Amino acid sequence: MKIVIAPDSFKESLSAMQVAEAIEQGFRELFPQAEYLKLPMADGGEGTVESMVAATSGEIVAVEVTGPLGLPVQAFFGWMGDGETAVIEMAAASGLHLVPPQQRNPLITSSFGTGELILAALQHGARKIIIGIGGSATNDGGAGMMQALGAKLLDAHGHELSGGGGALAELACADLTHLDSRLADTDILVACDVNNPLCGEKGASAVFGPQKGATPEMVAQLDAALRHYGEKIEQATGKRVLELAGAGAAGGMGAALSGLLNARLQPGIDIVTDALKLADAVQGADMVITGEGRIDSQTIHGKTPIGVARVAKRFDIPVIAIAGGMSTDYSVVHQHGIDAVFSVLNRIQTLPEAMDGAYENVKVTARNVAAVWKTGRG
Ligand SMILES: O=C(O)[C@H](O)CO
Repeated sequence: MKIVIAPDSFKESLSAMQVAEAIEQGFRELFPQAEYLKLPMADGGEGTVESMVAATSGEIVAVEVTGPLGLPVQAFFGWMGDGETAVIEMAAASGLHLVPPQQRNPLITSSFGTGELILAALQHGARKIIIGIGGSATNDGGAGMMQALGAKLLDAHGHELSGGGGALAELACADLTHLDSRLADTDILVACDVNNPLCGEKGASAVFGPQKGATPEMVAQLDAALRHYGEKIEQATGKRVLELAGAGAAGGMGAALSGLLNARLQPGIDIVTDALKLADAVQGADMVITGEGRIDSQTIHGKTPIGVARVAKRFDIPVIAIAGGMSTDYSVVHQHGIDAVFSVLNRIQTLPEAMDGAYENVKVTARNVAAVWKTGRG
């Protein structure tokens, strides 16, 4: 029997590899002789660099950059085994985890540090950059990143915009003449963790602004500012970003990468499943187990479990998802290839208790999935 285990991380508690190990341990209690193939996955957000570097025997390069609040943070990029591709996770420089909950304010947080990571990758000799966007603390449309790369974003008085999503409302002119010239010869592929548009009720501010600290009033302000910014990008470049799927990923960073840097946006999970050759790995498997910290109606928008299920279903393989938690609207995932979902929470627990016990909870849940599977096989 062959089991492929391809989960995402459980954010803030277990890495994707730890989740995969816990699942394997639980399954092994019932099926000690089975073949287990562990493929830690990611969807363009946190964990993407780790997965891609591991898949190609590359290395991690440490870089100090400017964090979302303007303070220095220790970040990194991945240098892939092909010797010409850098993998960047914007969350390493501009991630939500870098801002304490009481200081989260997307009106002022900036993606400048992500631009500094791109500069560091260019300096390292990158000819191709894969940038995973998601898990961000920012809603600045990637304006900070553009400023780090040399763009001049000016208000009506010719003054450089200050950082943050609020300032985008003042943008009068985007001058790209001083952009780092190496960008013109660099292929940029963007792994989006979601395919949301820039603005509107499914846009960056409305859907992801609240988790970054936006109040309902701030969401409205940020949404209007991003719309203005998107219009300016369209006027300046002739590229359409307002209706583009994925432009709203990472607080609108997708819009800047596509509209201003000519990058190609792709669902992050597709880039990772391609790089890790998931389709080859699942062939001949009896079951694929995936998972994520939370499974809900958002999961179908490009998250890891759905990307994994899509590949497995090409070969008609059963797909089980193990989730840190699930919401009442989760069942839509069944229409996208996930046959059954199991929550690891087996009793009422506080959040810290659930996080502390996550490894054991995943293992116990996997053991029970294996037991049901064994009963079904007779
Ligand atoms: O960073 C964010 O805004 C979310 O992860 C969606 O991309």
